[in-house]
Amino acid sequence: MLSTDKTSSSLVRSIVLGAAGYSGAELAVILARNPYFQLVGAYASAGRAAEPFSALYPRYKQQLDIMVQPWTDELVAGLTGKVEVAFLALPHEASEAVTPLLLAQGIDVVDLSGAFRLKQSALYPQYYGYQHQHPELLAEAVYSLMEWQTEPLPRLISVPGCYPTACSLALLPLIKAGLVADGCIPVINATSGVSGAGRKAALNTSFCEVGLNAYGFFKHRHRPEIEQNLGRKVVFTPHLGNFKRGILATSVVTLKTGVTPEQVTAAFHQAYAGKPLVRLVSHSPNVADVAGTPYCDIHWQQDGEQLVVVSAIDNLLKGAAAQAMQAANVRFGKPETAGLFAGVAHE
Ligand SMILES: NC(=O)C1=CN([C@@H]2O[C@H](COP(=O)(O)OP(=O)(O)OC[C@H]3O[C@@H](n4cnc5c(N)ncnc54)[C@H](OP(=O)(O)O)[C@@H]3O)[C@@H](O)[C@H]2O)C=CC1
Ligand SMILES: CC(=O)N[C@@H](CCC(=O)OP(=O)(O)O)C(=O)O
Repeated sequence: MLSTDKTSSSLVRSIVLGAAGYSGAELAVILARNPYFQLVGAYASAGRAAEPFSALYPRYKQQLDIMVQPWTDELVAGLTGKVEVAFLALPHEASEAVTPLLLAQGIDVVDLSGAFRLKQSALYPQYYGYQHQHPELLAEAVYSLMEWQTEPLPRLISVPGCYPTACSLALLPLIKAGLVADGCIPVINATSGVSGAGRKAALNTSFCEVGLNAYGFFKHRHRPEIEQNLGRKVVFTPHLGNFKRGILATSVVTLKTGVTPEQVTAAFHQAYAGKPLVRLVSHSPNVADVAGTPYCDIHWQQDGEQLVVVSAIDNLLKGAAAQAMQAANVRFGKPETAGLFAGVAHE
């Protein structure tokens, strides 16, 4: 059931910035569904007139009619004491700019952008095209790949990128178990649906233009993020496919000599025992099976020292909004998967 009109005083009062966009809209729906959180505000850019969420996403008519308001930084002061957490589904630089303002007012931040994902500020000009203005916050932020998260979550949570989520979940069990050959550079090819590019109109992501193509060779901003997660160099090549939602990542590694299929199986099962959002599947994963769900499906095939791992997620859910909710649930001591099942903002 969706509601912004919940009354218990123990609810975590939340706002979404970027609620008109694809990942922010998913979050608004998830928060309205989450019995432990209350969506008290939804915002889009300053240039947009206020309008109901259900005018932007008509499937939510009579279900989620919260007004999406234009955001200006002057609003922050009025939120003090009324909002505990802000979810930011904004362009990277916009997230980076508003985060210190929110933190200063005692509002926690769960950021879906890449603004706080990399630990080295020096990588931002090269991979994001701008100089980071708040490098001190990079040390403060905790990167919330939740299945591998061990430290307590602080006031600033940086939600992993969509491609890095898919391939890091696929490869970390093998790397952490010490099964990958020294010197192996994993090769990762991953295809995203068009919603990965956001809701704004652009020629190269308009429906009639998209077929299937690779892009971002060697220089995509997710490359250093994946390398940070895995602790090794990778060759990462993203692709854009003509479907709406989902990412399929195919990751190829060379195993150490003598690694058996039983060791590989044990590594995956040990890594994801008790992790409700990772499904180890015996079939080749399909984006159609995870679209609209918070799951990551993982499958692998071994031929001697060669291992291919295929993983599939919904880029807007496990790759963005659902992972953000998962992290916030844990941060605020709520059940990890609260709010994550049933219904999406845009199919
Ligand atoms: N799409 C995806 O698969 C994923 C996206 N992300 C990240 O989430 C963030 C949002 O992505 P996505 O949902 O795709 O983007 P969209 O383009 O669909 O939405 C962006 C939202 O941000 C708002 N906005 C833009 N600039 C500002 C600003 N300066 N101040 C306030 N609001 C602003 C827009 O408002 P308006 O509508 O008025 O323009 C819109 O509501 C990005 O950082 C992206 O990297 C993370 C993982 C996956
Ligand atoms: C298809 C497409 O364009 N995908 C985006 C990645 C999705 C996204 O918004 O990136 P984050 O996960 O870092 O937030 C891209 O390649 O830039």
